[in-house]
Amino acid sequence: MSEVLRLEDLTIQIAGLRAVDQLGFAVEAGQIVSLIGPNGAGKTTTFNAISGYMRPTAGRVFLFGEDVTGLSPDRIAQRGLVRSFQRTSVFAGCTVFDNLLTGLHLRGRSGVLQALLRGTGFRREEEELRAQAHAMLGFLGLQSRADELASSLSYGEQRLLGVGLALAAQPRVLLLDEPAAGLNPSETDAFKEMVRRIRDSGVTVLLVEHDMHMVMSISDHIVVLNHGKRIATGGPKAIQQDPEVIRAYLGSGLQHAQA
Ligand SMILES: Nc1ncnc2c1ncn2[C@@H]1O[C@H](COP(=O)(O)OP(=O)(O)OP(=O)(O)O)[C@@H](O)[C@H]1O
Repeated sequence: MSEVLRLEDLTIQIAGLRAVDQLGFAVEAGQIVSLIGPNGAGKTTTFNAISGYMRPTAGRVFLFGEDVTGLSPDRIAQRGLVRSFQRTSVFAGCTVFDNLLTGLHLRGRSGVLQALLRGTGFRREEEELRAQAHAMLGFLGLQSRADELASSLSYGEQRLLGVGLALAAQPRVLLLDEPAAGLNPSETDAFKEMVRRIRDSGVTVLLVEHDMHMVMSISDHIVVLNHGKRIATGGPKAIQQDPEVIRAYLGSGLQHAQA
């Protein structure tokens, strides 16, 4: 197995607090890896540092073996790592199809000049992107909503679309920050299936999530944080039996996670 991401001694100090404290872990290609821990454990801050939204105080982030510490989100996305945010980030006034098409255009090769000149290259690319947007609608299960405004989608559908926009950048590694927050049980199931399909399509997924049922059922590997430090790492079974994890985080939620 090859390694796609590695954190070494990552430390992030915010206003005198060590939000992330000498954190290290590696992510293997083709896996779903979850980062879990109590509120304030440092999960989102870790995501911010990996994706370039926050510069670490110390430590390093390696993506496909290359040191990407401190690079901008754009440059990190160019190297294949893209994140979705806790809040939905779709273009509310556009249709679902146009949202995806716009996302794909941002990745497309044709520049403004070519678009204005409407050259053959542009038309060919436009057709290709429209076909890709249709394929993506199918992947997301949103075909029947293609012509609806994004603002008229249910909350769960908007989150699916948000992930679609992140996928439009054709990442090799996708970071999902609390994708199941606010979803009802059937939306959560649909989301889980989609995350598995994303993994099976060859994209490595790093997930921050509080829904332990979801985490335990889809993760290949789990990293547990508490007070910015890694307190455990392993497969779902080992994590659910780890005394320190139970004490710090799972506690009474464990029975629910195993249900
Ligand atoms: N911009 C900020 N200013 C001040 N403190 C911050 C800031 N961002 C994060 N923190 C602090 O850093 C610590 C880690 O926060 P972080 O959001 O990374 O935790 P989390 O594990 O993602 O929590 P949650 O599960 O609640 O989303 C917390 O103590 C938080 O209060």
